[in-house]
Amino acid sequence: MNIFITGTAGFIGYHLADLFLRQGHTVHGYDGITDYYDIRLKQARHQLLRQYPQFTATEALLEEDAVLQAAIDACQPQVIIHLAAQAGVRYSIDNPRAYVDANIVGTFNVMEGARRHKVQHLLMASTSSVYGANKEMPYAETHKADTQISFYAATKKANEAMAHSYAHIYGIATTMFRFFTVYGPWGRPDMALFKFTKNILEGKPIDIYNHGDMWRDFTYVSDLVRGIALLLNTAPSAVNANPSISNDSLSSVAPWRVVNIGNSQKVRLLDFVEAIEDSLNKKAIRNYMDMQPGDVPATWADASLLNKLTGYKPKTDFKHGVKQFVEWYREFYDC
Ligand SMILES: Nc1nc2c(ncn2[C@@H]2O[C@H](COP(=O)(O)OP(=O)(O)O[C@H]3O[C@H](CO)[C@@H](O)[C@H](O)[C@@H]3O)[C@@H](O)[C@H]2O)c(=O)[nH]1
Repeated sequence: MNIFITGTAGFIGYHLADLFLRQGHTVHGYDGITDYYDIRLKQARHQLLRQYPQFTATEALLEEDAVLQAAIDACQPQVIIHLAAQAGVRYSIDNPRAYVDANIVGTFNVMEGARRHKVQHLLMASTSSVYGANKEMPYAETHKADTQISFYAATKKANEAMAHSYAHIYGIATTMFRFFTVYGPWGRPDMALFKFTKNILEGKPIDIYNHGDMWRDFTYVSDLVRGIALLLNTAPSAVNANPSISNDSLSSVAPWRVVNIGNSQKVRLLDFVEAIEDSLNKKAIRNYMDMQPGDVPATWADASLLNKLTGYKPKTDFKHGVKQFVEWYREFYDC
């Protein structure tokens, strides 16, 4: 299958492209290699993917519509998976425009490419952050998600709505994923695991928000991409083909659904920090801080819809996943 993936130099896109290439698919990657974090990491990921003969890439921004459309035309994809985005909850507080450019304009451009090519399935990343101020846990796709508390989350919720309208008007089968704090080898430097590992190794303090009273459904990246690969073959149709799934988020008027991909396990931030310390065999200097604006105190996925649709359940224990990350980090940075 010809698969067009945006964000292949990014953390999740790299792992997903690698999985599809190993499965024998042809992948065209599209990535703007933005300097939101160290571009050497992004270049290194793309370099690894380039070792596969069935991988080609275009390095340009989503906002460069003519370049994007030409890349999609050349690929002739049956499927488009849109993962490129301006990510990060905290950065959106001071840089909201970056989110409008990449996540709103950029996503619109990708949707236009999907429309022109009448792709069989369009799959796009949203985030567990759209659950915002929701209190009811675990978060289920059928819960209302109307109270985003960061602009980042608001742009992702907007993407879900944009995609729903395109699915309805143009009949594009669309799956939106809500990811839950994805971590693992090749992870993002703006995320807690990366920052904590780096600082502990360098003997610098780590900032622990809300005095550590934070909970996250940490999802191991290999589990996540496995879930995506299975959903690839589970395109929603306008008619509910499987009404026995009681908690399906399938739209009543469009071939569109949203699916949580999470580990379904709530982990306390302090236990996560301890797992990093154990893997490094070194204690952290802890700087306890107040709650940060835009941050949610907890996330926890009800991932039963993913399981009903694909038979799959993410299962990697965070202690094992953290160890894998630490091993990768020490090798990559030679420390
Ligand atoms: N980044 C960061 N996080 C910290 C720090 N100190 C504590 N944390 C806490 O560590 C936890 C994990 O933070 P992140 O790894 O940054 O992940 P996140 O806030 O859950 O957001 C990630 O997951 C979302 C999906 O659930 C993504 O949408 C988002 O882009 C990001 O990848 C959160 O409770 C966060 O408040 C710090 O110095 N930096």
